[in-house]
Amino acid sequence: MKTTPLAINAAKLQGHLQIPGDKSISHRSIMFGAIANGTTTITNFLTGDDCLRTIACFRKLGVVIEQEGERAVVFGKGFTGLNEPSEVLDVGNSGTTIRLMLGILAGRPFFSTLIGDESIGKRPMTRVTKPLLSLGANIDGRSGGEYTPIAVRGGGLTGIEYRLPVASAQVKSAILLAGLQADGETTVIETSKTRDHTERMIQHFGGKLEVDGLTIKVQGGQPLQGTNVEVPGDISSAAFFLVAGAIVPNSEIMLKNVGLNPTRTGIIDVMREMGADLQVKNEREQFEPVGDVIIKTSTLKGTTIEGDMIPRLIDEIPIIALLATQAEGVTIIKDAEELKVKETNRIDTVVRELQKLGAKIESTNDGMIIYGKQQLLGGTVSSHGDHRIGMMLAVASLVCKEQTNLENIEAISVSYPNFFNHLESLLK
Ligand SMILES: O=C(O)C1=C[C@@H](OP(=O)(O)O)[C@@H](O)[C@H](O)C1
Ligand SMILES: C=C(OP(=O)(O)O)C(=O)O
Repeated sequence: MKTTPLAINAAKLQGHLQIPGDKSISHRSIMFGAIANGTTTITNFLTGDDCLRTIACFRKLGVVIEQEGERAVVFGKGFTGLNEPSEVLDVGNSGTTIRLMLGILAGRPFFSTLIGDESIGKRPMTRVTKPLLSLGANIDGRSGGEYTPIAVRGGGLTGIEYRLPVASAQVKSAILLAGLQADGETTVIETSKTRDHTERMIQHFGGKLEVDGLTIKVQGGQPLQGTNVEVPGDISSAAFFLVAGAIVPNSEIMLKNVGLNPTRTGIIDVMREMGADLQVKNEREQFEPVGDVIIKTSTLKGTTIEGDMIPRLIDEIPIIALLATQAEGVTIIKDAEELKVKETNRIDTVVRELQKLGAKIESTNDGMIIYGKQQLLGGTVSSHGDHRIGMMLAVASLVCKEQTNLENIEAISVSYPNFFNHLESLLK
């Protein structure tokens, strides 16, 4: 297996970064642009592989999309403008693409099939296909609809009331996207508040919805109107540099244009709780709340992360685990079983790869326990094809005593194609 040597023992990180567009919002801006009537212009679009897959899938459904770098223009013709694809829709590595598209395709009266890569082939889909079947769609897939390939013949939907069995924005979004095409009202009740980008998008595109605590109601048959979307920077990408700045000595980094939607800012709350020297400046609205975040080298202490906090930082847990190795005392992460069904089983891969670097960390049924503060040594580690594990290990190497080599570095392009350029620009 080919490995790539990573930077070691960084003396300091200094400078500023313009954080690339949010992945969740980039996907949704293409999808809503496609199902709305009229033109949608998107700026600061994320050019990671996952979002490019979403564009490719909608082009196969007949939607005209122009994309050049971070600007994309979608020429939507409403839900009825989507056509039966003559080819299979391949979502690559992207869980968000397949789960949200299933919600859209569930309402379309034509046949479509969806596949993805090896990792997608192991991720559970009945959490989405089951409620879509109760709305009235015909959907089937391998192992009783649990895995790809999945085939859909949609149309003829009627609204339902559905209590989510897991805290998942992807499941919530799939049901709302199907609900927009159903007869009558669709109600989704969440277990914990998850990212609300879909709810905000529906309203931004001129649709109506009611949110009351954990209950969301949407009426079917509403027309959506194309609009402009300026995508905020992705806090999940910024997270790698927030942690790098906190753990590398003599560091000060300004991360500009970071999305600060409260359903996503768990990492900021947890880092502050752990004692991080973190400031938020220049808060403003740019489609969603955004601001600039300044992080300096910090003296950190362990904490417990659990319950409703988990969905607010679910994708940041790998990098928070690294942060905890550099904090005094014990950090406990609980209620995070969902990590087992991401691009990899992120409980296992985080624990195994950080152990290879010399960390004291153990897995539990629903999370992990990390003992700090630990000098990391270095070694040969792997992303296991998981972008967030790859970036976490690249940040870990900055505080390792010896050389670290990373297998399968390519995975990082899924969500942060410029990651290494950005890192190099801070290494002075
Ligand atoms: O809706 C979204 O854009 C996402 C929701 C989360 O997944 P789940 O809904 O499976 O928790 C998250 O992990 C993923 O990176 C993006
Ligand atoms: C889980 C992730 O994405 P997805 O579910 O879209 O593959 C992620 O980006 O960490």
